[in-house]
Amino acid sequence: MTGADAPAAALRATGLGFRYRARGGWALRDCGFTVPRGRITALVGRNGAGKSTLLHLAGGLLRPRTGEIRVLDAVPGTPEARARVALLTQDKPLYPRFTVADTLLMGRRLNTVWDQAAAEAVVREGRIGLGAHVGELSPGQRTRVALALALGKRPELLLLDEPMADLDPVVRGEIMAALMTEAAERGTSIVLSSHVLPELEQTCDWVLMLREGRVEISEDADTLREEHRLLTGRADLRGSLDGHTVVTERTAGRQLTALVRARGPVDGDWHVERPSLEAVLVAHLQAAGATTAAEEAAA
Ligand SMILES: Nc1ncnc2c1ncn2[C@@H]1O[C@H](COP(=O)(O)OP(=O)(O)OP(=O)(O)O)[C@@H](O)[C@H]1O
Repeated sequence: MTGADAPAAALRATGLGFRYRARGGWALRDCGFTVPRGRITALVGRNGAGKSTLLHLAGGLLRPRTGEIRVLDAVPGTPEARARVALLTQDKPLYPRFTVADTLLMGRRLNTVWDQAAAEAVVREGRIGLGAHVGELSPGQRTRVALALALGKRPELLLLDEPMADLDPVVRGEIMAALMTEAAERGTSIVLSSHVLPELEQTCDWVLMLREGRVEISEDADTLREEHRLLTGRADLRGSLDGHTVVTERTAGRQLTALVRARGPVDGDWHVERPSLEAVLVAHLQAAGATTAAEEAAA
């Protein structure tokens, strides 16, 4: 399907590559994926996998070296994309001398669409006064103000680069709930990079996993859950796993435990469990690390 027939995508990339210096290594390499609209996407990957780079490309702060990326079918950084997409980066650039009210006024002036009530609600829920100076806020409070700026835009696509890193657990829960409400009520597409997998399990319905700058997984979260099995059985049953994808396996004495992506029914006398999404993601992240170590040893 192409053109008008294509289902609307929140994020789409083909042959996307980026490196920070002309002769440096590739932070992203030959990435192709489609994230449908209306999803809450977990963007996961080990440190240095390329998550921030991808979000910066999607937000129009960087330009691809190869291939292309589209946000809501628009070129990142163009006026059309800027009006419809909000990006919250880790450094959250805010003016420390501005009050919170000044900051929201700036949001109102810079954006063609602006919902003051929505922005103020995010700030108020954090018990932050509109007269407080941004420079005097804690990092977590500043995150909330930055999120208020992003949500005040009423974006159709919200890109969040590890937004929760400096928030306490109660506030993390509140912010996640606010994001879920935003997505449910307005159909906002959200792409959220994070290392906190249990949080993602409860909120995300699409998974985009990067591994050393390449796309490892771009899939529906329920499909991932349903197709993986945690198998425990005798080690000599290992041969029955041929034809399935063994993501991780561990042998202790005569017992084998394997997390498998099953292609159809698995033969053999296995004890079978359905793993959580978190367990599936951890296994894939572990597998990525194990392969890297093996490749380094072979080099
Ligand atoms: N400003 C930069 N200059 C040069 N290289 C960079 C720069 N920022 C990132 N990189 C490199 O690009 C690669 C991808 O980094 P990126 O920050 O996108 O990964 P990440 O998945 O967000 O990592 P983390 O989970 O640690 O935040 C890494 O190899 C990193 O060293």
